[in-house]
Amino acid sequence: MTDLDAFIKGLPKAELHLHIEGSLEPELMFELARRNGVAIPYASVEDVRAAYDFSNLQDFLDIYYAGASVLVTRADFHDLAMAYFRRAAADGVVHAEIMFDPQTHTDRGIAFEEVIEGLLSAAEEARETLGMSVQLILSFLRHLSEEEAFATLAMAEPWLDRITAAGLDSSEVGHPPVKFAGVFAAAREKGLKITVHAGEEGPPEYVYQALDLLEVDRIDHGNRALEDAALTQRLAEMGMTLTVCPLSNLKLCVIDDIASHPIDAMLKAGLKATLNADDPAYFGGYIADNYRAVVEGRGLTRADLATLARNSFTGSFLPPDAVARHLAAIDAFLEENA
Ligand SMILES: Nc1ncnc2[nH]cnc12
Ligand SMILES: [Zn+2]
Repeated sequence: MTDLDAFIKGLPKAELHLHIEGSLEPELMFELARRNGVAIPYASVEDVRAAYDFSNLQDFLDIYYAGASVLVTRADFHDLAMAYFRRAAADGVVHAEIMFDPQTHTDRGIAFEEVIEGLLSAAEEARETLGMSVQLILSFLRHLSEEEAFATLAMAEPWLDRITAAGLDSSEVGHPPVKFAGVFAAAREKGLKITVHAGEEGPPEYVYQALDLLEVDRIDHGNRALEDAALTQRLAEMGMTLTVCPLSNLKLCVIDDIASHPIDAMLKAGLKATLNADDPAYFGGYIADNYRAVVEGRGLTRADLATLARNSFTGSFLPPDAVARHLAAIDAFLEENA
């Protein structure tokens, strides 16, 4: 391992933008397909990887939803999540806030209970065996209706004390935050935090809507906010956390190459950016790969990486005492590695 790798992996960090369905590695996809007798349109693991050549978000989403069809039982969701937790722990993740898309499963006849119980039991195992804390973000699919999002929130009702936040993902353009103003107001009433994808492919206007109409606690991606100086300044002044995903941006052609990623522009503008993997099985890297990519592509320093790791805790939904504990662990790590 290089010095830089050891530094990145040793730096305590939280992952705030991770779709658990997007952590389904091809090997596990094949194993679950066999276990459940589900047909998949690939002959081999290499065949699957070759299909992961996307030119935009929708290209990816079509393959991502098809891949999720191998997830059937609560054991499948447990195994999927444990594989991610182990991999994330190896990258120095000590706290993970993972998104899941219930509608991807309930719309093909899988009970909500199977999904959530599998994820909750894995979260418990991660706590016990890896010392990692985990929170769940229930994400609504924005290409579906607000009525369907309300039905999903109703399904989740018995588990709301074990769900931290509500999220919004899937096809962004044409499905602005305003479409979901009612369901996010209801989610907030029920005590959930709110984090939505905005400004990944969608315009700055969608980020304004996320702030003004959904009153979000966090923005997922937010890249296109940089096109609007007043918006950038507002996000910086309010200390809004952005969950930025460099390798995702590259694979989905939000940027042309990693050397043109705006992560340093974000930090320079005073934005509270964090680094995350988004859908690591599809985008060719976990969180440490994203940290390394911005060092290699944009020349970020170790001090910048420490800032990004600090932001991951101050931008998390953890209580203040836990945040303070993690920040102290970063300080101790930096002291040991000065
Ligand atoms: N990057 C992304 N953007 C929107 N929806 C998603 N679902 C999974 N990954 C996503
Ligand atoms: Zn995402």
